[in-house]
Amino acid sequence: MSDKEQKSAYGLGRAARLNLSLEMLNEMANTGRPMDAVLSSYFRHLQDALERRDRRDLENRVRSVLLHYRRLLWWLKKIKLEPTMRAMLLADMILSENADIPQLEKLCNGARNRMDMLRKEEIAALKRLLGKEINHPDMSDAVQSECPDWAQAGLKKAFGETFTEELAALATKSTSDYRVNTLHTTPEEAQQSLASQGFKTEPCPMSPIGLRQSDAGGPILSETDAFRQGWIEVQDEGSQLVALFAGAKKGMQVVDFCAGAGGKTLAIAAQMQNSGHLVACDVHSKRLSRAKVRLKRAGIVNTQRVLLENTYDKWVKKSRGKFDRVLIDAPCSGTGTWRRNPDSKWSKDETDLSELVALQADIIKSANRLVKSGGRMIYATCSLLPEENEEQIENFLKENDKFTLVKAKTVWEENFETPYPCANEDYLRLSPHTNGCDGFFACVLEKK
Ligand SMILES: C[S@@+](CC[C@H](N)C(=O)[O-])C[C@H]1O[C@@H](n2cnc3c(N)ncnc32)[C@H](O)[C@@H]1O
Repeated sequence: MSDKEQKSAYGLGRAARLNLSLEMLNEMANTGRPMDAVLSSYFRHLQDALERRDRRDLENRVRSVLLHYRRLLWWLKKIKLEPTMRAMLLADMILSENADIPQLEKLCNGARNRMDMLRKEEIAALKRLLGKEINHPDMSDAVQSECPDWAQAGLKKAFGETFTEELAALATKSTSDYRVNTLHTTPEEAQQSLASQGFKTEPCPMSPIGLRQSDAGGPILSETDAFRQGWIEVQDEGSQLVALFAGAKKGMQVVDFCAGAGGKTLAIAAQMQNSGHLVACDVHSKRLSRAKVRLKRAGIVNTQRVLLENTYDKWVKKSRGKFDRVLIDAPCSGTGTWRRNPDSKWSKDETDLSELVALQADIIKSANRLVKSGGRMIYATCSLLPEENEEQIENFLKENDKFTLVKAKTVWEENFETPYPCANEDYLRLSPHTNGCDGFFACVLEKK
């Protein structure tokens, strides 16, 4: 279909939205592209044709299938329907929204921009789902909690008795959080400015520089003055806390070793009040380029970007022992961000996990050289798996007696006024169930 045809074709009625959701799900399944990338490319492409409610409905529908993925597979096996994205979408409409067969037949009528008509055998199988709920008592723990096999042992180890509650929280919708750029304004002023344009927020419970959207109505963020002026950035509260936990201060020498598009770099630069020297490194040039744009928009001038050729790039050797703080926000399996990226559960496997664990160990081994005597290395991930977190650190400490672990509780009390939010005093472990933000791990090692 041409762009023009597509744009004029979607009104967007319910049937067209359903068909579009299926296209997106199929694209994810066929290309392995993450949900947010597929959604944003469709939204960009169909810009004029989509209203806000269309976007919201499309996102909710795609997300719903991904959040119920393992249970839908279980049901499709039970009713002997081939596990295609089409079958999952239809089954989800019955199990999660109580849709009935006549409704589905109306939506899938084979017309232009509609899903193909229901086949006889599809109708017979789908009828068996009527009146059922998405959960079934015969489902195993892993199915019930939507936990992929590759992460199950690790998460059980991490959560123990609260595994079910933690996994349930990881399968809910995430909050929309924003970090206030304290170089330009205060949280109170940013909140007022947003509210004056109908964008309602409340202070985040833990981050002193965070605002949480309290009402989905109101204008789109990018249309608010606060966003246009660089007063606020989209950033989950957990991610803000990790950046502040690094404890960078005015005048320090700091490295953000896995800076990506600069989410934490921006927060750290503001924390340093634009003074001292902050180096944002990454091996991914496009991400660092995005960081450049964001740094400029936020009015940050103390930051240099360094594109690394690889983990052991010669810049690291040249810069050894120069930095007060080295943040490693390591590439990880992202189990803590499943609320935002439910597709990442199903696009990874054991091999990906072991490759990530090896890469993290290498990054720690290289980046620790940057820390000066008395300086600190902060290791963080947005994963909740012990093999990517505590076990990495324990292995590193066994071989490096120059570093000691500083209790996370102590570091928290140095940097925050709110009470320490975790049960474990050595390692900061945040999770949606316990803390209401994305799942993060962070700890601090000090060089003797
Ligand atoms: C968790 S993401 C960083 C997110 C970023 N800190 C933020 O807050 O927006 C991990 C980053 O590590 C980068 N990375 C992967 N391998 C690396 C390596 N060997 N050395 C440095 N960075 C690496 C990835 O390109 C990715 O941008």
